[in-house]
Amino acid sequence: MPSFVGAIDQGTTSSRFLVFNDEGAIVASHQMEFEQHYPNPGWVEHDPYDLIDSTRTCIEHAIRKFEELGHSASDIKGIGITNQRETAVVWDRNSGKPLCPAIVWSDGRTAETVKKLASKSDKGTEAIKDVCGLPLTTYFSGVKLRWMMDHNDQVKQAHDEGRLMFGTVDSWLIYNLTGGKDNGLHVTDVTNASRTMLMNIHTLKWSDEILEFFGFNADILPRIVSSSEIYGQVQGGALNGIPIAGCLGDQQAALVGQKCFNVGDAKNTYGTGCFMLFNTGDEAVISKNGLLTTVGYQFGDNKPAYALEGSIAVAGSSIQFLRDNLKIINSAPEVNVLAAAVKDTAGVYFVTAFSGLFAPYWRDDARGTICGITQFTTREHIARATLEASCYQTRAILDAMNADSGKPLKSLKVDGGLTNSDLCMQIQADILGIEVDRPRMRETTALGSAIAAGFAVGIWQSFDQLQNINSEGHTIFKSEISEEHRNKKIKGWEHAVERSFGWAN
Ligand SMILES: Nc1ncnc2c1ncn2[C@@H]1O[C@H](COP(=O)(O)OP(=O)(O)O)[C@@H](O)[C@H]1O
Ligand SMILES: O=P(O)(O)OC[C@H](O)CO
Repeated sequence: MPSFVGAIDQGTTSSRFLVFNDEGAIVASHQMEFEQHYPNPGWVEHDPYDLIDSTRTCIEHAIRKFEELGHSASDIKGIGITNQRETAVVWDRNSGKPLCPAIVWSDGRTAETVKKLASKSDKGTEAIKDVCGLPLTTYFSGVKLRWMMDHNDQVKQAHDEGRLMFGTVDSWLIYNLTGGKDNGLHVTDVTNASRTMLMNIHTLKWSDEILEFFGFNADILPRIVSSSEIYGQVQGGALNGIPIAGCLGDQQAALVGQKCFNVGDAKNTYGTGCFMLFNTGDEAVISKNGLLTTVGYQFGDNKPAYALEGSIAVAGSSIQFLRDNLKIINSAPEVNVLAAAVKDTAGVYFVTAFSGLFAPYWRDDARGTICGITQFTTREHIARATLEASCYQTRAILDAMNADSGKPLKSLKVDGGLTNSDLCMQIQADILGIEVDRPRMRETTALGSAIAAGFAVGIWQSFDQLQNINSEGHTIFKSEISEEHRNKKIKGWEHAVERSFGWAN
């Protein structure tokens, strides 16, 4: 009897449900996009109901396809959850209903909140970094929750009356899938908790000191659990009764899905944003070069693996910007046709800092900037400069990572939607000067959460058993430009980045 494991992947722009067999191959899947809300410049919101409803729809459709293949939903031994991280959701304990839209991780509205919090300490934005591993920026959930409390009376009142439930997207999904207001679980896994700023990165417990710093009561918080254990069972729908047995933030899930289990292993995932994680083992390394310290994964009672992370806010979303805002392409893959029509950008750089720049720059006052335009410039050059933007930012992060770790990477494992672009991956290898290694099966985020669930329900017992999973058919991209040419291009990028600073007011 083959064993199957399911994976919910609730990303920034789409939700998915996939069923994997015990060899890590996809047997059935369904994906759907949901609406993004941009109510003000720099703001990004999701309707919390869209997150759970699109997830449920994907489950129903994928299970139907699975059953059409002659299987039964009960052949699925467990499901894992992976999710867009940091996005903050608040709901009412009595009604189970959201109290306001979810503030999405890339939303930059909290710049003033950051300033206010930073002024409480003479360490400024580094105020609580030693405890939680993260600098104070607009990115993390704790700052978003503080903004909600300061700007929404309903949220503040619910907090003060003990009715407020706070969570990242994993918590919101698990709560609803396990019964919602009728005894739904209020939990979060340790990787998601490490993105809130509220957890002590060393003890893996909520920090009283930080809760006091932010002014939050502890009763609003979910219980922290490991990334791989049975949390509870799905109530209702096609997966009724099936254990939820794995949970990881999407970037940590990709680290697991790419089998980066050894110190020094790294991966870079190009989705809506782009995130490089470097496994540092059981040591929580605090970066000196603008990287974040995060929990990579923790399986059951085992020691956690930590990671250094370089986060880029805008990657695939810049392609959507060309499609939806500038309307110079009709679909994402078309960007490659345009970009391939020119041999270079003719000196154009596009710093895609739509809501500031994340690692390693951390400038919330930066805004999108296109430099070097001449009368010669065409939409083909802009398309190519858009692809290059993610690649230059990845280069800046790789340099920071090499400096922090002292062990320069020789090859970078990649995945995510934008890695479907061969051209983008070739440009990436050119700009990095090291090999870029792309697997054939690129749903590594979902695979990572399936692996976590599979361990908890006994499908796999050791990392060695995963060796053959997704190991065939990799494409290796190698640099085709000289070191001199590369350095010249990078200098131009750095010049353009400086020009993007100071536009937000
Ligand atoms: N062939 C392609 N060429 C370029 N970009 C692509 C291609 N296919 C998908 N993308 C980009 O990948 C992104 C989606 O990646 P995905 O990993 O699904 O993201 P997320 O998990 O954040 O929702 C989209 O922003 C889209 O622009
Ligand atoms: O939606 P993605 O795949 O770009 O991932 C979003 C990240 O989790 C944000 O930190």
